[in-house]
Amino acid sequence: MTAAIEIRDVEKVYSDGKRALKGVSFDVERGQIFGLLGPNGAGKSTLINILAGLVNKTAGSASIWGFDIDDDPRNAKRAIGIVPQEVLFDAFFTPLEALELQAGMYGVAPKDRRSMEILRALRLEDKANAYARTLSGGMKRRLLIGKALVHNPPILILDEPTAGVDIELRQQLWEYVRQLHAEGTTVVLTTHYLEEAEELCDRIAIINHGEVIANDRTSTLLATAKEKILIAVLASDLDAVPKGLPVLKAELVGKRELVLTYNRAEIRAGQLLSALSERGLTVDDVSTREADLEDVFLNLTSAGVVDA
Ligand SMILES: Nc1ncnc2c1ncn2[C@@H]1O[C@H](COP(=O)(O)OP(=O)(O)OP(=O)(O)O)[C@@H](O)[C@H]1O
Repeated sequence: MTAAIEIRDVEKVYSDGKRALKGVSFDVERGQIFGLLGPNGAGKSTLINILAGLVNKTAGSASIWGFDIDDDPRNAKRAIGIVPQEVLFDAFFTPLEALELQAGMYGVAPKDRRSMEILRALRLEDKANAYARTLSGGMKRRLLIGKALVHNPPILILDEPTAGVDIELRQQLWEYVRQLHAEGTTVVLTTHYLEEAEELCDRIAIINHGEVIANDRTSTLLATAKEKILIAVLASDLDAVPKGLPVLKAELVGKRELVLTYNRAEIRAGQLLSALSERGLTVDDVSTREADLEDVFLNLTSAGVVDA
């Protein structure tokens, strides 16, 4: 079985000479929730717009659900639903009309349309006949997802699905993405929120300056982080961070909390506690934290691994 999306050596040079993609290759397997991460301007939107048929690539190839985007653009397009970043609607259509129109644009026969079913799944059935301009920001975002689903695509691509969205709505959108995934939809999302990627994605590709600099299972990426953090609450006040601890970084929070970042390949938490005790410090409480995706991301994108 072919991958859901195959991207091979894709390059994009814009007309002003900007090289936005410099030979990008990766696969998204069927049934995954795949995260496409990268700093601003890394090339994520360019790549998604190429898949959507909105931007022409300069070189390379891509296929969606086995359909080459150049040889069979019609079928390739029908295999994806794209939820754009911006919330743009015609304010005079109701959600039901908006979905019906979109279905018409995809050539979905009236008997095969499931607009009300989609509105129900997105908890918008009460608003089916309200003007779009009367919807809240969160409802508009959900309607955008609905519009991407009218032709029942096997792949859903969400471009920054929760940018500028409050925590409650973010949780609701995540829940819905999980539900779609559980029902068999392959999901690709771009995000700035590393927490979002860590929470949702099985696999993550990181793009920086138009190149893929990491592409791995989320758990594997997290395991590459060398750093670990130990937080020690001391029994008495300190005025300054003790000198000479075998750590990468030491911070004093207030007078009693020492936050120590260390290389877990070189030292263990027990050795750090001994080092504190040797300096006459009594530890009342201790906890450790694994590095998170943010640490991995910063290491990869800022440590000169790749530059412009
Ligand atoms: N139409 C265009 N003409 C020229 N350069 C462009 C055009 N669109 C994007 N770029 C440039 O290409 C690079 C990649 O942009 P792109 O929008 O793909 O990045 P991104 O990773 O999606 O960023 P963001 O997260 O900010 O949307 C940037 O340097 C951008 O300025």
